[in-house]
Amino acid sequence: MAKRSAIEALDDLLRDLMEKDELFGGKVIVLGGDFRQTLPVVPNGSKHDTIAACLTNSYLWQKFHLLQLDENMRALLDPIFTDFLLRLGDGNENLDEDDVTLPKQIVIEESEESEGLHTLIEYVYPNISQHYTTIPSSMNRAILTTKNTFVDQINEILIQKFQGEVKEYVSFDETLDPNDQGHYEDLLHSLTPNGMPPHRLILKKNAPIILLRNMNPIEGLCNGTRLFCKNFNRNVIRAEIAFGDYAGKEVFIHRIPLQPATGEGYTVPFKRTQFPVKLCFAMTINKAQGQTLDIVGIYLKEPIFSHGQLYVALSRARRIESVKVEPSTVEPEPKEPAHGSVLNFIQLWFPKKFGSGQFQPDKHSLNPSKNKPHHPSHANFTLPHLVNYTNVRGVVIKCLPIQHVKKGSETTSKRDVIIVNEEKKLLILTLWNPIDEIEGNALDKITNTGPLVFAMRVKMTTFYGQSITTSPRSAILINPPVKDDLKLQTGTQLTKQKLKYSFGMKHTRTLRFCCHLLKQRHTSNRQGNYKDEKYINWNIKCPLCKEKSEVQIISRAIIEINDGTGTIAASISSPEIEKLIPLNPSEIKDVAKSEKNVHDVIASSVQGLSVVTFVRSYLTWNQQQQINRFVIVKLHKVQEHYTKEQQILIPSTKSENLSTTKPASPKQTQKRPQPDVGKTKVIESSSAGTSRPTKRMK
Ligand SMILES: Nc1ncnc2c1ncn2[C@@H]1O[C@H](COP(=O)(O)OP(=O)(O)OP(=O)(O)O)[C@@H](O)[C@H]1O
Repeated sequence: MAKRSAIEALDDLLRDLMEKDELFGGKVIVLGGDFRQTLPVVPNGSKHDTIAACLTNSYLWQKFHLLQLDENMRALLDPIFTDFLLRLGDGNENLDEDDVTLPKQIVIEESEESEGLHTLIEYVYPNISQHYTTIPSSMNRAILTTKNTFVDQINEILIQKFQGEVKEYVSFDETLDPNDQGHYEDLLHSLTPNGMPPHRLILKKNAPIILLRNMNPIEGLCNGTRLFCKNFNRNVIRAEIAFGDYAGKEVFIHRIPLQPATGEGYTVPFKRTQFPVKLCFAMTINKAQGQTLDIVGIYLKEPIFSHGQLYVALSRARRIESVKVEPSTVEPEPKEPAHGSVLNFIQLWFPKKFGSGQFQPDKHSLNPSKNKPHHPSHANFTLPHLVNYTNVRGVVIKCLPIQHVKKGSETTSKRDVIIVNEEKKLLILTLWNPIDEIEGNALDKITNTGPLVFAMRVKMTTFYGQSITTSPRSAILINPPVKDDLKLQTGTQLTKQKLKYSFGMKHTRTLRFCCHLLKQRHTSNRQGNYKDEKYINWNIKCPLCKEKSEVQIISRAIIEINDGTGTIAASISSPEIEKLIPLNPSEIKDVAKSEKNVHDVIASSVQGLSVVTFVRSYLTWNQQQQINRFVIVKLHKVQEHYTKEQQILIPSTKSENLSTTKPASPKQTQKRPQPDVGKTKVIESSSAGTSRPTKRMK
């Protein structure tokens, strides 16, 4: 599905070209789409990023005239299959929690993993080693799977089985910076970024290939066109378009320079000169979107991982007899703890035309009166299982010993590693078992060399400032051979002297100072329920070297969020809180010192605001009882829905005007529950890990 930004860019372009400030410059544009299918791909994006990239969230969406196509032409001859697909796409098919129960007839019976794949291959390409050398047009079939890795594995098996002489084309890979060529050439050969052909392209006559770039759309050569190889020359491949309007047409394909898409995460920029094709006995489900197949094999070595994948895969077929699924044998990852009903839904409101409701509009949602949103906000949703995964690079400066900790009734182990990231900030990276032992021990042994770590898919938390923790999905790369990281490493030769300046500390004696500072921050937080800011000691002292430092402060508050189905209290810290309240932590501190009451200002600025929040729940212990708490990790203010007299009064000159701030209007006070800002006086001390400039030691 196209990203909203692409359609918005088209709108801008047409307005400019037509010199008319009308929608699409006054041109009629017809868009087709199915929200049951996979959504736009946002590399490394969260669920929220994906939803935000959808056209339904564009300012253009309200201006479209919507028509609904309700007949499945592809599967017209199999109405039972059509109904099944609709139920599946709408999320109504035999849902056992998040699992879908598939009809028995399409599932390959339980077997060993390799046998299952073999059965699937036999179903889609029966007797491949004997057939298909002369009758390629009968091959409108494919194995669909979730990831490119599995696609490559299956293609490799099938090309070996396929009859004929092997033709190998080797690519020419070059770094964009010619000076790096010698260092990285071998590494580049081993990479096959998404949407790129492999370094070694192995083909056989009549083997099916797919085009990876738009070469000549007018002649039918588009990204996704499937072809059969006919003849191989040194610099050109003769091929025949396999399906569609141009089926049977002979074309010539030559080598072109290709670069990985931006956002692919390759830190050594390079280009590959190769034929823009790859084998397509198997392809990813996302690539298959838009294709119609006579025989479909679906290989789910791992469960599908994004909205619409199963629906897209199954709906490539014309009838149920033409599909077989090799189901996943991998146990799904443990789910996040339940968050309660208040967070347990995603709500997207399709403004005006659709009303609110489930993710994809159905027939009923066309009647707006039936589907009034719970909320007055135009896009008010919360994401239940959102975890803030991120990748972090840094240089290790200290590995602390392994600690054994109790998690509920079980004991596990963890190890804190202190790293310096690219912004020269100290971060605690907590490695949980088994990473603490395997990668942790490896790091511990080489700490004095300042090793680089690339912590992938780790969770960022805002407790105690900024810290990072591994999850079962995480991976830790030690000294990865990539260019930027080497730069980072040499740039951060962490002598004690340099470190001292990196963190704005004048008299750091040992690295231990930093560690203790971090511990101090923890301590401050634990003692953090200050009743009165006046008594906060704004200086902290290193227990080792006795140096004093003025702390950097972070605001932290508990606010109540009501999404129409319930209310939760969640904590929020800097910098997110500063999107809500008109005072930064220093200003709060100044006001607190001057004995003015800041709470009215804070209360009037947060109450009744419509926000989109990302709330993470965590389990903690309180008086020997395990309790569930919530923390706001990301917050966006959305359009406020107040009448003029209800609007928030924010003093123009912040601290001076505080006492003149009007209290909330009586109407507001009556109707909206007062948020729990009475507990907002936690002002936490910290010296690292936040975005504000660190105050230097006196
Ligand atoms: N009016 C029609 N009459 C007969 N067959 C049709 C008609 N419209 C489409 N088809 C057939 O249905 C199949 C799917 O069509 P098409 O690829 O245009 O749909 P689509 O909406 O793009 O599907 P998807 O998004 O699921 O890939 C094709 O095989 C096409 O030939």
